[in-house]
Amino acid sequence: MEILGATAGLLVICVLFLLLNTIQVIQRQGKGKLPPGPTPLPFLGNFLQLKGKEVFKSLLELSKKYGPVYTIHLGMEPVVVLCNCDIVKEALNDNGEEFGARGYMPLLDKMSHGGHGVIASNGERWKQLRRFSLITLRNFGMGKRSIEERIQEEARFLAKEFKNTKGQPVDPTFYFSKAVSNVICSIVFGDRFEYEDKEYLRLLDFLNQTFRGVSSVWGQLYNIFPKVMGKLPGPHNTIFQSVDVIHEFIKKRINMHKETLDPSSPRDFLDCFLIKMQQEKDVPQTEFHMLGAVNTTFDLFGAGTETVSTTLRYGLLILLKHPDIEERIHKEIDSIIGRNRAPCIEDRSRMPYTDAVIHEIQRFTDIIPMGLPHKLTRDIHFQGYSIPKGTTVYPMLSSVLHDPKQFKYPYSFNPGHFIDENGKFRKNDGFMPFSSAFMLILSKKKHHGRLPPGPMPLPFIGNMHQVKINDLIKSLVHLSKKYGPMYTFHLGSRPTVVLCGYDILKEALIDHAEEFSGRGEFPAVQMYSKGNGIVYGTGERWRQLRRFAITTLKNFGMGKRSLEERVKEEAQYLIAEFRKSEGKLFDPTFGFSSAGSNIICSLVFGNRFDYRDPEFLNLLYLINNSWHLMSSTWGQLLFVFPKIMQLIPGPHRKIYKNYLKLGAYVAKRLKMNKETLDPNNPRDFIDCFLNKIQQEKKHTDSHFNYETMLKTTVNVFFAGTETVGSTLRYGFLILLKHPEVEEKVQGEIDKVIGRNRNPCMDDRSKMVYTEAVIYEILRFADIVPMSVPHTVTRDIEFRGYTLPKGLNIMPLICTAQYDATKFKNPSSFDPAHFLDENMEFKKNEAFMAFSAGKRICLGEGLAQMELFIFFTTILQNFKLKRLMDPKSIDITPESSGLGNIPRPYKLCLIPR
Ligand code: HEM
Repeated sequence: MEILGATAGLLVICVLFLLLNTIQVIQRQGKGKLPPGPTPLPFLGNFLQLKGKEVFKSLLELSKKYGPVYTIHLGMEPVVVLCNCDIVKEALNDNGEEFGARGYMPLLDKMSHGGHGVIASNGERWKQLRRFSLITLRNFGMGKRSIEERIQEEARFLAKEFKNTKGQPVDPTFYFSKAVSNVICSIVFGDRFEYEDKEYLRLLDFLNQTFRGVSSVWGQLYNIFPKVMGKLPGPHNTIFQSVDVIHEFIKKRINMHKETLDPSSPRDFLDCFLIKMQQEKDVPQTEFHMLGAVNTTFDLFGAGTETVSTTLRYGLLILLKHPDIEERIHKEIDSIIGRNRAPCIEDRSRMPYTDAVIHEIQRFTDIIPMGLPHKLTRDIHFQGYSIPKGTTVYPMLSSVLHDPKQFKYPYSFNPGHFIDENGKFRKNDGFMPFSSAFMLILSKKKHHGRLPPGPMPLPFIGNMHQVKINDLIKSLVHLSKKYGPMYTFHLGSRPTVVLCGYDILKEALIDHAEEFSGRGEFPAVQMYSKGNGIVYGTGERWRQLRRFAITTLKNFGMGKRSLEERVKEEAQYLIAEFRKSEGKLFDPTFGFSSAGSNIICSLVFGNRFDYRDPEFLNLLYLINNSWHLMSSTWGQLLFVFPKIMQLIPGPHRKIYKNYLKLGAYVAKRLKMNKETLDPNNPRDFIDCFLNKIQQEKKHTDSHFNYETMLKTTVNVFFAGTETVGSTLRYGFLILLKHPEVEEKVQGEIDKVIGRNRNPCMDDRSKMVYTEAVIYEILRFADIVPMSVPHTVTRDIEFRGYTLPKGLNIMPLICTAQYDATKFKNPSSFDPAHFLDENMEFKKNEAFMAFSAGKRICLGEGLAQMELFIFFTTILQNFKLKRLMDPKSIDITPESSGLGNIPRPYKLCLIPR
């Protein structure tokens, strides 16, 4: 009776327990409309449907019945499984923000002491550690010894180690992990280990055990039933013991680093972490503490070792099975690298077959088939379901890598998946291998960095209510009085970091030239260029085009007719044109821009134009009109709200139309050049570009093609026309207001050049005052006051903030040019700003009319030459007649946007 009673009691408890579990499962499901899936059992969930050793295969199998998005219960936990390329991409790429967090995985949680380190963490902790790790790794890679060098060195050690086996059969497992791990060790700990080092071998053994343990049935069981398994003995416990040993090793290393740390000269990742710990020691919620250091180092060490070495091991096994593939790789190595030098990463683009095999190995081996769990950061409607915040999501990388829509033979090893019909390497959208598991976490999640403070933005309009749209620059400068030299300003919804004042501009554009060299958003021109020219090119394309343009323009300047000759000749045409005014008032706008433009035309198209040529005048009008519109209120509105403004009628739409017309003209010239090209005798910039396209035809990474030729030519034509024309126009308006300056320049001309010969560049060094006047005109007129927007090319720590790659930067170069700490009286026109006490020419570092750093104006040298020769030639030949009191002349700009536009005026020139 007693036994019966006890059994009945136990039964009741069990039924109650199961009931409770069932209620919990139902409650969890009720939170949203989760995708369907197999019916879970109380407590066990869908455990019985999963084959212990190959959980991922069971999950793929289930997707055949339940579709590419379904719910499975791991124990009582509902988990959404994503099972093909399109769905995984839609989740991780298109909805990266929502699907971005790390899901709960009991093993990972315990191994990371409750979510420390990069892999297991979330929220602010994850952000801080991820950003720090990325930046530090990248900096070490770019430092004295690049990551490539470290890998090459390690590859040499590995090859030597294999040679020592003298052709005897060996298990390559530890050979690979020793080499791969050493690359990480050299970055993280500052040195590599000898392959015989006992401590190192023990460490790798523990790492291998950890990795195997995580992938074993026991590891899976722990993930599904952590509470129960945590109390049971079994092999899963060795995972934690192995992790403890590795953690101890890392702690020891950290302590050794502490003892020898020199904060001014960090040697490796750990040193940088220690410095950061020191810097943040008083920050209450910092993630930079011992636990963070140990776990982050463990993540890099573990993830960086096992993933790559397993892929290598698997790769060799595949080659053993496919001797034909090995043979083709050998042939490619012999023809591209040969046997006398070490392979380098540049060889890769010339070895499409090997590159394809390596990609195919990664695809086929599929070493982290289930990915790592993600977690929803907010409720989301996805594929017709509403999945609540906090749900764990498994992006099944295996289903992506074996998606038949992406790969013709998903379950065969076939390098053809990555080769096109011409034998070139072909990217494949379904390629999301081991990097997706680790790197995806590191790279796909968008983050907005830790930006400097700034005015509070409103939805949609951002900070536009805090500025005058018709005087954007002044408003931005004004805001810096409150928020300091660097602050965040929202152009609509786009955060933009504004830089104000010489010091910070120098620190960004010059000291961090590489990082700040990206091109930011500038919709007016971007719409036309689409990233194809120099002005709007980025990365390798921009580098190739800029290098080519600089060299070609220089070569033309050094060829049969030097640049100087071209400028001097043009100056005479200009004088002849101005003489036609016979001392009467006339508008010099088109005269100045014709002269500036003709220099560019002679370089780019091989000829100059007559000043009355209607086609030429129409081109000048298109450029001048666009420049004015970009600097108008309409232009500013387009700058701030590009998407909306493109739909709204208004004068700003003419900018794009003007560009199309300019482009059509340039296209006509390209065609003419092509038809008459003699490759041995290039006549101009376009001929050189055509030759270059031909020469680089076989290079897959070349950026020389028709589109880039068209856009680059338009860029140079536009940038070289209006800028010089505007500066001349502004300059003569300033001279009208300052007769004393005109007089002194003419005195210097008479003394150095006289009246009987034409000015030349040799005169410049002897004409200190004139030189100072031209610099001061460039400074005061400040014709491109906010430069052209930049972006940062990679995440960067800057003045205590983290600026994420791609962030828009507005370098207000006007604030350097008007910086009161650098110029005595910045708001006045005063050539003394460029003269020292001995009346010698004095450079000023805050002069940034042409901007600074890697994006500095490409035409600065040419522009300086044009300005000197045009100014001196005009003032040698004419005197300015003033028909009004100079004091009443207003030399403030009529409008400020992309350009500072001088007020319209007429000139009266009297021959001297
Ligand atoms: C007074 C005359 C000129 C001034 C004040 C001026 C100013 C500037 C400024 C401020 C920039 C933006 C730099 C940046 O992004 O930070 C720029 C870019 C540029 N300028 Fe000039 N410029 C002048 C003349 C010229 C001339 C004559 C040419 C013709 C060769 C030219 C070609 C370019 C090009 C191609 C760029 C884009 C460079 C790039 O993105 O890498 N400029 N200029």
